[in-house]
Amino acid sequence: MHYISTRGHSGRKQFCEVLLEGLAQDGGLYVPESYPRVDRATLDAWRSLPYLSLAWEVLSLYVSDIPPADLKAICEKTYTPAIFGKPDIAPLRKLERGLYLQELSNGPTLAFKDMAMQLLGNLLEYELARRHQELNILGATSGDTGSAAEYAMRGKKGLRVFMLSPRGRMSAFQQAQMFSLQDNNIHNIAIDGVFDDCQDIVKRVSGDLEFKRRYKIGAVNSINWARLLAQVVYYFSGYLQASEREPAGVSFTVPSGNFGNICAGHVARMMGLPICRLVVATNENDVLDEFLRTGVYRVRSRADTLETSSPSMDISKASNLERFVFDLVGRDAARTKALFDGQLGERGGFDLSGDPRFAEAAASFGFRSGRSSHADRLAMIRDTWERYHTVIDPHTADGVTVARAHTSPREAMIVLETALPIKFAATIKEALGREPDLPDRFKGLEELPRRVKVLPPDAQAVKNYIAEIATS
Ligand SMILES: Cc1ncc(COP(=O)(O)O)c(C=O)c1O
Ligand SMILES: N[C@@H](CCOP(=O)(O)O)C(=O)O
Repeated sequence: MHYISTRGHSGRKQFCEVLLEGLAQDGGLYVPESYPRVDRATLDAWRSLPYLSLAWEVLSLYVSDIPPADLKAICEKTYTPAIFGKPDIAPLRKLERGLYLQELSNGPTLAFKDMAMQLLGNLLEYELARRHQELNILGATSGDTGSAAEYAMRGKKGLRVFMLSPRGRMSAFQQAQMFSLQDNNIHNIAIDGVFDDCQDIVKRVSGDLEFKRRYKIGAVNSINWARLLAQVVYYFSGYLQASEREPAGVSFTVPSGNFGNICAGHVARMMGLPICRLVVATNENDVLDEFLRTGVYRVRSRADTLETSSPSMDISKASNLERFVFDLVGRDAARTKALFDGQLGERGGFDLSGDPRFAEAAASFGFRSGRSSHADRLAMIRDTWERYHTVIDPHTADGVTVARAHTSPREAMIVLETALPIKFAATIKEALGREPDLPDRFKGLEELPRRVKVLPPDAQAVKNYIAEIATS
């Protein structure tokens, strides 16, 4: 399998090159040259597989430059009950007939990011050792990617992490989780701005090819294809579990910000996984909902990016939309470049409403969307507790709110659970009048000493800091 850039100018790459490179050299995102198809018989054969074997099967379709036995060993090391807290790794929890949560947040940092980041840590360690190389990972987080990456990479040989986060905009627990890490290879940088500023800096630094080469800059955000690929696996797992119980059809609702999680669902569907609908759930920062309803992609400014009670989704410029739009416009790299490099930069967005392909998008790609507000979120946390004795986090609550508007008696709807409620205790208290129980291993976390550097929203300041640490 080879990979190409959505903007058409980065050649044909192998999986491990893409893993280390992150953002493509032309500023685009890597995608497979074509999506491998999985037929019905293969799907049926995968039904009885444990998660790690399912992961190996899916990854093997995309990774041709790691020997199969090594890839299997990496999957075995990653997807263990000890790391993911449950024997079946990503189980479904039934709320009521036709409505399920897929548990993805039982890993080390209590968010779905662990599902991919634990694999990425092991893949990177393997590949860097094979090449006798080092990598400086530069990432952006609105709260969960950062801690998942840092917990997956801490202490790993050949890896350093520089993680940018929007200063003061993450929950108290998320800040404590990241900033209390004292490992020498972990560097937290709080940026005076919003998540989109952090992500722009990552792209700008990675776009300086001389700096990238000199300081060996890599990525672990979902701009890195390997992240998305690892996330594709749990759509297969969720589908296989649900279709056994409800054979008529399976849809997914996905709380969305950077469009990474739902984009993995899109990839699974393009591979032939018979997903009926992929429902995007946003919070008040509803750029994606607006785009999917109208075809108009209108990025919000820093001042118009709202601070909400589902803060990990406070994103206005969704990286992975580029991968979907590339498919939507018939894999036309020149057009994708004109939209994301040209119009997005010049006019702050683009309009596909007049494109016949957009009109067919819902039918062709299965996308639907909706938005949720603070009031909806609180009401849904309360409702889910009262009906099912289950406490859900605010992002998952956005998912359930939107899912309820899209359920159909003929289909099972799976809502992806993207974090555990303890990460957002203040909102849970507002909804239920009490904070969720704190697992023993996190007691005292918020009182630990912290290590974080504050910088302005300026790519040069970040480059200077990386250079200073990397050469010290
Ligand atoms: C808890 C939580 N829910 C939802 C999302 C949105 O996912 P994505 O950015 O992949 O769309 C994020 C951030 O990625 C998150 O941390
Ligand atoms: N919500 C994310 C933002 C980054 O998304 P990613 O999927 O590109 O890593 C976060 O929690 O950091």
